[in-house]
Amino acid sequence: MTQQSSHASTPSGTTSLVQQVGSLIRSARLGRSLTQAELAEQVGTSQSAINRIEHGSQNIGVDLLGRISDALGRDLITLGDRPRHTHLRVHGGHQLHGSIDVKTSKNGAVALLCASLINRGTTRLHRVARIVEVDRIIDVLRSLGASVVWSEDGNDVEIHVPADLDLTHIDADAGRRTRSIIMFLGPLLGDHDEFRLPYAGGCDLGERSVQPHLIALQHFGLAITAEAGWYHATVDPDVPENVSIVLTERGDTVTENAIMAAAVHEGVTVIRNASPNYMVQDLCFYLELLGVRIEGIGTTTLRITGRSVIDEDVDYWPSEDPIEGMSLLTAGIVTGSEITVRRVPIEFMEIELATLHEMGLRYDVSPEYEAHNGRTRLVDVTVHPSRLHAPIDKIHSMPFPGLNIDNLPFFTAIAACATGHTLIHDWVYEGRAIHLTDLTRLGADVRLRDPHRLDVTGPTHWSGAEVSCPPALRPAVVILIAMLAAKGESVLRDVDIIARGYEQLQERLVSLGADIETFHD
Ligand SMILES: CC(=O)N[C@H]1[C@@H](OP(=O)(O)OP(=O)(O)OC[C@H]2O[C@@H](n3ccc(=O)[nH]c3=O)[C@H](O)[C@@H]2O)O[C@H](CO)[C@@H](O)[C@@H]1O
Ligand SMILES: C=C(OP(=O)(O)O)C(=O)O
Repeated sequence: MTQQSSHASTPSGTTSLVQQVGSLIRSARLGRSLTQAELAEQVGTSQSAINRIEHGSQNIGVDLLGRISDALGRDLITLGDRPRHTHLRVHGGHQLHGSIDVKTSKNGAVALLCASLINRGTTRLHRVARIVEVDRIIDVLRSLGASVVWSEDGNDVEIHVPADLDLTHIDADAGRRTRSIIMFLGPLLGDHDEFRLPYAGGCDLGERSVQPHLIALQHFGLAITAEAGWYHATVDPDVPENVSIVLTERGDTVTENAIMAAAVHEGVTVIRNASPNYMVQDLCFYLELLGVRIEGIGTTTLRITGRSVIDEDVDYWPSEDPIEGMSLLTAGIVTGSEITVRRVPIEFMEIELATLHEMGLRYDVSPEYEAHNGRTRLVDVTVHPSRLHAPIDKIHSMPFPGLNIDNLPFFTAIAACATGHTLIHDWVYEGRAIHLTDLTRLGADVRLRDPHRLDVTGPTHWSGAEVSCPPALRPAVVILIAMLAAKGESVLRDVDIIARGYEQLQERLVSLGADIETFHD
């Protein structure tokens, strides 16, 4: 961020630069679990100055901003076009130990933040993951005029959406960096005849169509033209009371978009071939609190009775992330460790665990308990050091209730630890499997048969190496986890992408005994 002089509040009431810098500092500080007093001490100022800066009521000099950046290990300021690069140094080849809690999910959080747009009352989301993807959606919400405020402890976020959203100043830069921006379509079409959204972005995973979204939302009068990086949307308000949609793809975000459009449609919408996946369920539980009636949650047919005006003050606890659960379990498995991963949403991990069982993994599962949302079933999973062997059949993903596509990449590292040959089939993404061939740099025998299939032969004698972080979230984390198994020193370069979907992953792996250190150029 480049420094300019600025005032704490702008005439339009939107967030000023000083406030934005303040909230950036605050989230980075909370992300590092520092108190204001501790940060103040490190940078040589007073706690009250940090407090004023974080609340946007004090201008901040470039020197102090630089010191705060260093103390927080975050690039709050970059000069010219030379951003500071962050890398990880890993000393691997030893076991992990202890227990770790799974945090709430990226994919649930982004859907819920988008859905909060339909509520004129106050939405409070508790224990939201502090990740870059969430920040991006919050930036977009704020640019529309919504008030989005983190609680003092940095865990909860309170959203209040004004009656008149200003869509003309949408933060296109933040929007283009996330695919989830597409989920603004469903909430916005209830209230607006015409608007534009920046093209959806995200990880480098190959082609990802938005066509299913446009087809599904046509039922609610939406028509889209795409031009020069923007979707131009017009909405025909003449929508029949009863809407019936058959999705051509059982995608997660397309289902969520259709659900959100249905939630603000006064009438009954039936959605067939809906995804019943974890983030969709999270969204439905929240919408129920808003008074939207949803029958069939957890199945592929949803019947939704919407409300054109929603004005409720609600508290919702997003559920735990099965993908983070799989990531942490993988760290234990590939290092041959005994660790306990707590708060695993078992409904969304059953096939993964059954597959691991088939590969010889020994693990224990605790009795089930309820998540804070009162709906999701959680368990604690303890993995034990095991002699793994390749499964007889290929490992592939399927829409829920199949093995989750975002969990599939972790099986590449696990298969590399297993004796024998495993075929990993990612039919979903054109470009994700290729990133996993970087595991060969650490000694694994991983070959790309075609863009969708990997042949993995194990066991691997992992050895440390330097690898550039792939531009895709899950493969990046798979490489990092494999480095924990690799004897000697490894370096993973340019790791910013990991913070898109994981909160303090390095620090949390260190709490399990991993030897990982962050450094900058
Ligand atoms: C914010 C969010 O929630 N992101 C998740 C969501 O993205 P999202 O729902 O946006 O996923 P996409 O719609 O891009 O689907 C992923 C790919 O699968 C293909 N496809 C999907 C369903 C289907 O029945 N047939 C089919 O071919 C799509 O064409 C696309 O190429 O779902 C993906 C697939 O579970 C996950 O990887 C993402 O983490
Ligand atoms: C592909 C992913 O997410 P997104 O849809 O946000 O790109 C992911 O979480 O691995």
